[in-house]
Amino acid sequence: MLRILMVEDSPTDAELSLRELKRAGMTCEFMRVETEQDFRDQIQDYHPQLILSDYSLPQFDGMSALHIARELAPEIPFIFVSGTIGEETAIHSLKNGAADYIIKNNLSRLPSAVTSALERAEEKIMHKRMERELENSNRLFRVFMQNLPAIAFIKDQQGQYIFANASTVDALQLPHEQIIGKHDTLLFPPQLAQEMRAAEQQTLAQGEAIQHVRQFPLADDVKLWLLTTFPVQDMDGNFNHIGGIGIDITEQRKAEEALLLRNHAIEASATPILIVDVTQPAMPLIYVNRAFELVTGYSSQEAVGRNCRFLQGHDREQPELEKIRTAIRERCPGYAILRNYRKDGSLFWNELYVAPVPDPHGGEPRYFVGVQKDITEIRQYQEALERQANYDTLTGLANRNLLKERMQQAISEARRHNWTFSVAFIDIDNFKRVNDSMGHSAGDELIRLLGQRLQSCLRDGDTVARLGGDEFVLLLTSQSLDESIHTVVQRIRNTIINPFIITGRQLTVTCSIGLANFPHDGRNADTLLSNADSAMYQAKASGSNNFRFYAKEMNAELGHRLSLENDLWHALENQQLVLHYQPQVCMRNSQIIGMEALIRWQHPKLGMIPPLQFIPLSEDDGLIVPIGIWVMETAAHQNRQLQLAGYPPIRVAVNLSVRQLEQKDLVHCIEKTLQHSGLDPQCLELEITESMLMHNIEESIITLNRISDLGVQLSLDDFGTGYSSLSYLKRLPINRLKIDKSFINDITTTYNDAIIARSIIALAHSLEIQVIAEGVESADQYAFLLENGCDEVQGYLLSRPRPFEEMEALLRDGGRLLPAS
Ligand SMILES: Nc1nc2c(ncn2[C@@H]2O[C@@H]3COP(=O)(O)O[C@H]4[C@@H](O)[C@H](n5cnc6c(=O)[nH]c(N)nc65)O[C@@H]4COP(=O)(O)O[C@H]3[C@H]2O)c(=O)[nH]1
Repeated sequence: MLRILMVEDSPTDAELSLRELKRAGMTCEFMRVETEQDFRDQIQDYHPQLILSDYSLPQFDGMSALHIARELAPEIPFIFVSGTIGEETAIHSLKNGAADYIIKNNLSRLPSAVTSALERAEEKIMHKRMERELENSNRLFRVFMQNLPAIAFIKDQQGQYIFANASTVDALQLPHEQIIGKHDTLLFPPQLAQEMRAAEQQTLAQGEAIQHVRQFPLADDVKLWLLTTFPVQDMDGNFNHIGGIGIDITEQRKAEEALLLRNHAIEASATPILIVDVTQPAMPLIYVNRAFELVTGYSSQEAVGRNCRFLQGHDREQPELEKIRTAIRERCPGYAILRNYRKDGSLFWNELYVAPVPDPHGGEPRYFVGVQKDITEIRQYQEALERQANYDTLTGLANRNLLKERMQQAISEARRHNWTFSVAFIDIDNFKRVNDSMGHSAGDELIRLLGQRLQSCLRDGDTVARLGGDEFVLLLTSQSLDESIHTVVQRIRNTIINPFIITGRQLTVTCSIGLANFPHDGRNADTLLSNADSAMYQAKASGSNNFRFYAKEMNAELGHRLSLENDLWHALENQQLVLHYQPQVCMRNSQIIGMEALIRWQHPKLGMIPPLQFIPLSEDDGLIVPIGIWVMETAAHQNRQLQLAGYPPIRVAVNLSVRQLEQKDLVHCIEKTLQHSGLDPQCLELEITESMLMHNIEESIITLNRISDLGVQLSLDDFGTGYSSLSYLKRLPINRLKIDKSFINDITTTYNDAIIARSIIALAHSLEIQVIAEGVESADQYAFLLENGCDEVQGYLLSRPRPFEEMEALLRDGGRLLPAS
């Protein structure tokens, strides 16, 4: 229904107009007003869609109505329906916004005028709406663009900016007007401008958006922008403009690079690093770095997804693990030292630090980072240090430290249970000789093997310690009633005496053992050790391969021994050494045919000291070598002196020490002695003992042959007491065998000794070796030896060793010695 507001004073005219419209098929209604006020009111209240107005009214006029209508409702079509008003007025009214002008006489034109006015009004409204919409969208676009945090711009085909949003202005740090209408060449360095242009041309050519990252050097900074340039199609479908949107990715890129750097750093770190997701029930590893792979041998693929416990293997009962579990439970840092196992099963000590990774959103930490440190080497070093502090490196046995500790424990135990225990101090006899003759590595090997043997002699609770050099100590705490200390000592001696094979050579050694008992011989470790040491010295002094229990007087003896050792160094230069001679008599004619030179030490304070008290000392410290040379030279000179004095030539026998035998220049020394003295080599005899040869039999044989080649005689002393077989006897250039005093002692009372003495004589003779018996004290012994074909004899029965002058006196008296009957 078309609502019409009619400004008309004549109701009839109004009806006529309405009829005309209805006749044209329009459904309409109307409201008629005659005054301005009504007109104004009804425009507001009636909401007319069309205004038909008379030109002149009694209380109002059409032109005013037109003005009011334009003002209040410009969109409502306004048509004048009036009598004739003249052409000029009509044009004037149309100019002022009237849609048409109908003359009342010609109302038939009204419907078409109304239809056309309504259509135009409709068009106008539509147009207005479109304009508003466009304006709105323009406004929206601008607001949107101005508030866009990204830069946004539009350029024309030539690359001139036609739009730049606020972010672009900010980003370029230039006023808006300096951007609009400009090319990039005026805004950026040539290279960058060129790249931008190239990208834009590509965009236009391809007709699609492209993304590119550009670096923009600004006054105080360099920014990185991710640009999207896209072609903008105009209404005709042509790409005449280029749009661009850019976001500043400087910070993002920096963050990415920093993250990447951290990732690489973690990956490249030499320290194993791992990350665990502690919110999952299995707490799996979610990351391990390269160092982890290297240290554990597990690849990332093998490790990730598994709980760390695979690193403990079966070794799960580690108390330190609890520390890590607590740290994870309480979401706090933790530290533990764990035994971990590599993929190949080898152990490594892992010093593990764990710490929760703070949740970026402030929640419960989800991840734990673990930093491992392979401290196996440090651990091994510590263990090695501990071992070094407590164990002897060469033998792996306890050292003095650990021995003391064990002794302390043994003392406490013994006190508590009222027990006793023993300490055995063991020193290898003549160990220096092994070192000197075979070299230090052979000496070391001997010590090592000895250590093993000693260990094998003992029971579980006992300790073998090496104090250094060739000194061992046994702490014997596990003796029981069924085994006396004697048995243990015997076992040790038996074990040691078995030959060793060192560098392919057979070697036999003996040892001296000193024993001290707790609490009798000492109530603390130091005293016990020192007393066992004194006992050992005593055992050594009484000849090798011996053992002694500690006795109080030994300390005094030890002191004595030490001062003797000291004095001995001066004995030679102070001419305190002298030789005594003991005659050796031919049993066939009782004639003195030789004499044994026996050394004596005329100590200024202690008087005459027998050789057994100082020769072993001099052997220990090597002084025996110069002493031995002195003995040989003195004996040779004095013997030559006797011959020069006109006595029939006799032999002089000189004891050779094992150290001398091993002296490289021994043969040369003998030659020199013979040369200096002028003594016939046949008149010099060197006495060696069986045991001296045992260390190095092959070399000894070579040396003895060279001595024998000089014409010097050789005799084998102490025969029968050694451990070696007789088989090598044939190979030795020996002239004389000396039956040891120990056999002679009981030769007449003990059947065995008699048999041995007889066998020795028979054996020697079968090898064409002379036999001399030493230590003959009784006529019965003399008679036995005579009867059994012994060639020569020496002993107190005939003469004690005597000074040179007395020896000369014997010769002067005829040189015959008969056993006193
Ligand atoms: N009970 C008893 N003893 C008798 C009898 N006849 C001789 N003796 C002693 O027996 C020892 C014999 O010397 P040895 O077996 O070579 O034993 C010697 C020898 O091994 C060593 N010795 C002595 N002088 C030297 C020397 O110049 N150089 C070296 N290397 N050793 C020497 O000292 C050892 C002991 O020498 P000495 O005390 O002089 O003791 C000597 C001698 O005095 C006897 O009928 N009854």
